[in-house]
This record gives sequence, structure tokens and C-alpha cells, in this order.
Amino acid sequence: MRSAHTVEQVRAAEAELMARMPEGALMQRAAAGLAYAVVEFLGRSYGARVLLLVGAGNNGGDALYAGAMLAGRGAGVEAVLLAPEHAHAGGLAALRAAGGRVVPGPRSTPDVVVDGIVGIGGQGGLRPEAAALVAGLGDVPVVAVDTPSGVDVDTGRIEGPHVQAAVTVTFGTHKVAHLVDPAARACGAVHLVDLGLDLPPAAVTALQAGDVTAMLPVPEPTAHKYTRGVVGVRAGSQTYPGAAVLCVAGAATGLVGMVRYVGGADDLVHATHPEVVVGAGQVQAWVVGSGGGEGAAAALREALADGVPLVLDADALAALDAPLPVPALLTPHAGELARMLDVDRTEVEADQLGHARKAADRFGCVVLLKGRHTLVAHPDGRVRATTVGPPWLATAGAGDVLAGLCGSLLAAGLDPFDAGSVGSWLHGAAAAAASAGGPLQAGDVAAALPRVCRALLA
Ligand SMILES: NC(=O)C1=CN([C@@H]2O[C@H](COP(=O)(O)OP(=O)(O)OC[C@H]3O[C@@H](n4cnc5c(N)ncnc54)[C@H](OP(=O)(O)O)[C@@H]3O)[C@@H](O)[C@H]2O)[C@@H](O)CC1
Ligand SMILES: Nc1ncnc2c1ncn2[C@@H]1O[C@H](COP(=O)(O)OP(=O)(O)O)[C@@H](O)[C@H]1O
Ligand SMILES: [K+]
Repeated sequence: MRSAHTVEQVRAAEAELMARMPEGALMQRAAAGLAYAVVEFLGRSYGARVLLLVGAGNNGGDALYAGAMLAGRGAGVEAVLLAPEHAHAGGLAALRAAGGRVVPGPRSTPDVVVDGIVGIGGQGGLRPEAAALVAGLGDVPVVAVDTPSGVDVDTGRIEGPHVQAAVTVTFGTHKVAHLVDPAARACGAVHLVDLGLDLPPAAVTALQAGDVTAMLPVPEPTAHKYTRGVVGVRAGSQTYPGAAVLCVAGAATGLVGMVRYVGGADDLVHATHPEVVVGAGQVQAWVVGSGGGEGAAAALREALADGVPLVLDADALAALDAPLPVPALLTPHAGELARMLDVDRTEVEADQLGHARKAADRFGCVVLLKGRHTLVAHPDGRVRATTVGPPWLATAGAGDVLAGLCGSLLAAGLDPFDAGSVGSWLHGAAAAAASAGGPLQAGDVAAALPRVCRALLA
């Protein structure tokens, strides 16, 4: 599990550890990890030209000490101080002692920029002087210290000019901005330097392959199809019959004992999935709404009558007007969530964590907000982010496959939070496998799911 903590949690844990450590020891650990990551990024240190952007706080201190270490290994290190009177004194002395120099501004194009403008102490986007400096550096790759300067660390929002990093080196634990878009996109690859912090439960987590393997429903030796769970799909319509096929494809990957289908695409489903039972019957979970058109509201009523857990997708989300009486997983994309909350899509995209949490609270359900980094928010406040899945996955019908897959996990006995986060991880991993760096279609994602599960269980 990857864990991301809030600034307040990190500061408390750091204070507790610092009280037991020699002064400055944590910053030395952080700086050593940072210097190591810069060398790894460049592939060398000797002769490399490194430019440090140094702000007023300890984030700049990390950059200065790392710069001193790099200068000691033969790099040419220059530092631009954004607040010369407040730059970290010890770090500055170390840099100078190692042969590094303070310069008024960049004098030539460096090989790498180290962004130590601001870390967890930041407020709002970059201030004008810092913004101009960053903009002037053009395409030079940036290694960000702790967080890319200018992003909101606890929400993942971006509200002004910010650094776009190639690599972010963070300390002690991940921060929310490393997992939640749009800030996560500004981080590039994230490296964690362990500081040995003692941390409380994380604000946001991200499942890793081992976590997903441990949660996969695996049949008991004595299993039969009904003990493994039956998932029902109420999806597709005259206008969108293909959605029924894709939703069924996501449900019928073998993670449950049986799939039932009810809707307007019986013949098509039968032809493409002969193993699927067409017609109503007993199920452990229903998936409702993918491509459901105007019939989605009626389909939702019928599914609710069974009293089993639900996945609500697409048109069923539009039919939702009150908290549901059964455990449920809602799977909107940003546009659908915007309609559910009566806000603009751009507002959802700008504050994905805030809106996912708000919807989970308002509807009393687990809300899975689809996107580059999908978020799964529980009404109790827990949030998981899914960081696997290539941009090729942004293709019509991929959401239908996801809804079916999550439904099969619900029917197999996972709760909506686990079903959403495991389902979205498997969906992203299957997309990566199907894509292999190239284009894919939604059906390819469903077809790759058994392979992904097999690799996990191997
Ligand atoms: N604690 C520890 O044990 C360890 C901490 N570590 C490191 O310390 C970092 C936290 O350091 P921190 O608390 O000094 O805050 P920090 O992020 O440097 O920024 C504060 C200054 O930035 C300024 N500023 C604010 N907003 C701005 C903006 N938008 N644009 C531009 N400037 C802005 C603001 O200045 P002012 O308002 O005074 O002008 C303020 O003084 C943490 O991220 C990690 O790197 C590691 O060494 C591990 C051990
Ligand atoms: N940039 C991206 N990178 C990775 N995955 C993405 C990206 N954009 C969207 N996705 C994923 O692609 C899928 C698209 O689903 P959705 O928008 O519901 O499509 P549809 O409604 O056509 O089925 C979701 O699983 C979403 O998380
Ligand atoms: K930074």
C-alpha cells in the first residue's frame, strides 16, 4: 500500500522524530536522498551543471545541502536564492564550503534544476518572482524537492503557476498531491526517501499489486458457481446495445460463478457471451446503468427491489436522487459527477478529491471518480487512488467494462470500497497489458483481465 499523509500529519510525525534525533539529522537524510535521486536522474554527477532554486524555508535547505553533496561529487552547482535574507544558513554555508556558488539568476542552461522553492509550507500558486524564474527555464528537466512548488499539497489542486517536475523526491511519506490529480501530474515520477517517521492512518492510499492479490476473490476447493457469487447486469439500450456487451464482458472475466443479463440487448449478449444467463434471477449484486438510456431509472428500481449491493454507472447516476438503502458503488466520470453535484465539469476536474468526498458524503455511497488517477471515496472519509492505467484507456466503453468488473467483485463478496479500488486497479493493469504501449479498445481490456489476475496469483 502506498500511503499519503496530510501536511499536519507529517509535521506532527516529524516533530516527534526530531525530538529524538540530533539537530539537523532529518534534513541530512532528506538531502542525501535528494542528491542520490539527482545523480540517478542525470546518470552522473561529475561535470553536471545543477541549478538550485532556493526558497525561504526548509525546502530550500534540503536543496542547498543536496547541492553541497553534488558539488562534493564534482557537479557544478549554482543557487538562485528567492529570499536571500531567509535562505537556510547551514545549507548555504555547506554549499559554499563544497564549492557551490550563489548567482543572481541562471547564467547558462543547466542539465537539471532542483526546485527547492517551497514544499509542505506552501500556500497558493508560485508568486510572480518564482513564477517568472521557472518560466524562464523552459524545457530544462526539474527535480522537485518534496512537492512541485505551487501545487496544493493537501488537496491536489493547482491554483496558479507551478513547477512541472520530471521527478519529485519526497520524504517520510507520500503527500496527497503525489496521488491526486491535477497535482499528481505535476510530480512526474515520485521517489520516496524513508525518514523513519511514525505515522497515523493515511489520508489517501494507493493499492499496490500485492494488496490487490490479497483481496482477489479466489474459489475455495469446494466452491460451486453459486457460492462464488452471481452478478446481474442491467445495462444497454436500443441506442447503446454495445454498452451491454462491454459491461457483461467486464463482469464475465471469471471472478464470479455466474453472470445474468437483463436489458434490451439479449441477442447480442447471447451471441457474444454464451455463458451468460439471460433473464432475471437471484444475484448477489447488480450493475445498473451503463448505456442504459431512459430505461435506467426503471432498471434501478427493479435492481433495488432485490436488496443486494449495487454498482451504479452512467444513466443510473442521473436517476439517483436520494441516498440508497443498500451498499453501493457509484462510478461517474467528471462530467457525470458534475451533474450529480450540480457544478461545472471544470470544477470537478480542478478539485477531484473534494468533489469525490462530497458526493460520497451526500449520497452515502462509495464514489469512484474515473480519470487519469481514479479516486475511490468512502463516506467514512477514506480515499484510495488508482495510479495504474495508460492514457490509451480513455476510450469509449472502457467505463462499461469497469462497471461490470466492479459488480463481479461486489457479487464475489468484496465491499463497495474494496470492489471499486481493486476493480479500478485491475482495469488499469489490464489496460496496460492490452495496450503494451499502443492503442486499445474497451473489449481488449476485458479480454486482458484473466491474464492480469493469473500474473498476480502466480
Ligand atoms: N520538518 C522536517 O523535519 C523536515 C522538513 N523537510 C523539508 O522542509 C520542508 C518544509 O519546510 P518549511 O516548513 O520551512 O516550509 P517550506 O515548504 O520550505 O516553505 C515555506 C516558505 O515558502 C514561502 N512560500 C510559501 N508559499 C509560497 C509560494 N506559493 N511561492 C513562493 N514561496 C512561497 C514562505 O515564505 P514567506 O511567506 O515567509 O515569504 C515560507 O517561508 C519540506 O517540504 C521538506 O522539503 C525535510 O528536510 C525533512 C525534514
Ligand atoms: N488520461 C487517462 N489515463 C488513464 N486512464 C484514463 C484517462 N482518462 C480516462 N481514463 C480511464 O478511462 C476510462 C474511461 O471511462 P468512461 O469515461 O466512463 O468511458 P465510457 O463512458 O465511454 O465507458 C475510465 O476507467 C478512466 O479512469
Ligand atoms: K519544491
